[in-house]
Amino acid sequence: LQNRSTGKKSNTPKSPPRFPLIGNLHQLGRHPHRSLCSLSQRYGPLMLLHFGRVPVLVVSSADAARDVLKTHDRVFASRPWTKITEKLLYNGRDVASAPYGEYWRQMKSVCVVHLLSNKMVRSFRDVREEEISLMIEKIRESSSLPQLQKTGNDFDEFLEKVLDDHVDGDRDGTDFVDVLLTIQRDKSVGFQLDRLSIKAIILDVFVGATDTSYTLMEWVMTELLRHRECLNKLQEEVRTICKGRSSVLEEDIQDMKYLKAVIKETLRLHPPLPLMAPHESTHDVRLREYDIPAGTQILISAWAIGREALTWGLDVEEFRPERHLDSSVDFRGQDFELIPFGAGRRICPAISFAVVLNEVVLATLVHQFDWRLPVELTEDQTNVAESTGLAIHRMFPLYAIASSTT
Ligand code: HEM
Repeated sequence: LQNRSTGKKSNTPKSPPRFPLIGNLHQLGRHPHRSLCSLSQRYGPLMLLHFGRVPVLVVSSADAARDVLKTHDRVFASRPWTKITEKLLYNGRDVASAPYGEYWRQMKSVCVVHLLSNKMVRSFRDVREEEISLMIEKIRESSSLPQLQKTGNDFDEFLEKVLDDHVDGDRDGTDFVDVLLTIQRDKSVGFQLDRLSIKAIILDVFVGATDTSYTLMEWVMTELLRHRECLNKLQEEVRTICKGRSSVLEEDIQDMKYLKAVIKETLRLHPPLPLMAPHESTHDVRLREYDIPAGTQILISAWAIGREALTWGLDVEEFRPERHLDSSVDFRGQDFELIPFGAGRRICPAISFAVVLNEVVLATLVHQFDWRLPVELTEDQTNVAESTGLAIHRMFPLYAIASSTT
């Protein structure tokens, strides 16, 4: 590789040997976050791979992530263009896959200011409470055979119907779609928000909110059922704070220190998006001593960073929520040791929304029910094999028995 402006030989990060045409693709295996973490132990926290002909920079330490997402954030803030962006994500009209630039900035501000600000998160409390009580009813009804299911949909048809229902329907209350339609009608953001952009944002919210939160809850419950002492401690905290009441209130949560630690520890060990979403560099840049050309894809491994022994100690693989009780390290993008939501310009705009939702759901689940594994599966409880894909679920769904305490 030659530096285009100086003509000198470029200094690139270390790379594992690669094949012609496929590059390093054969080294990804079924679980790329694991394979890349092992490779990075050999080739370093900034490692250059090739997926076919595309150069891919893999970032596997908190320090290197800080260099990418803070020092050079602007250069690395774009997204690669893929067939998925084109065919499924309305040609990059959603926030998550839009290339860095004015359109992305406008859409992200709609999310941050109008949909997911602290004020909006608070205002959706009624919707959350209603959904949580529906969930509890469902678990209660099916407590003899609990099962988590996922459904597939023809998204565009579905989103068209959602929009029509919101335009024509006679509904109570305000939700995300109403907020977007109001912005469209009032032109209150200073630019035109068309139907396609609205559908693209709803799609982001829908995918962003369901898959990640469901994954997080599944891993939290898995770890708690594998570590009964943590489940007991959590249940004691929640039941003491909500003493005498049949439900958990959102204001109870701020006193639930152990609950927060349990969620943090799960996000450390099982970030729902272990390699986040790929970034792409828009300019040539010097990153540490390396020359990184424009058009390089960047994979930042929240998974490897959560397992750095230098930060987390020798028991990195252990689920131990207590490690967070006296620590100020948080996941809001300031501490690069824990970045399950990313950091910098592309950070997840829904951290507050996701955290409140998951905290209340978890507190309610352990407040209302006692949990155990079915006898025949008790032996199998250590089977925490992971699925493949961008979001990493359990390969085998979690079956757990809930017994109501009320
Ligand atoms: C536990 C829950 C969640 C986790 C762990 C999570 C994690 C992430 C991560 C790692 C990214 C990519 C950051 C980057 O590329 O640097 C991201 C982006 C994003 N997330 Fe989340 N997320 C969660 C929940 C949500 C929810 C509930 C929503 C919507 C309501 C949402 C909407 C988005 C959007 C729109 C982006 C794209 C931001 C951009 O490209 O500028 N996420 N999220």
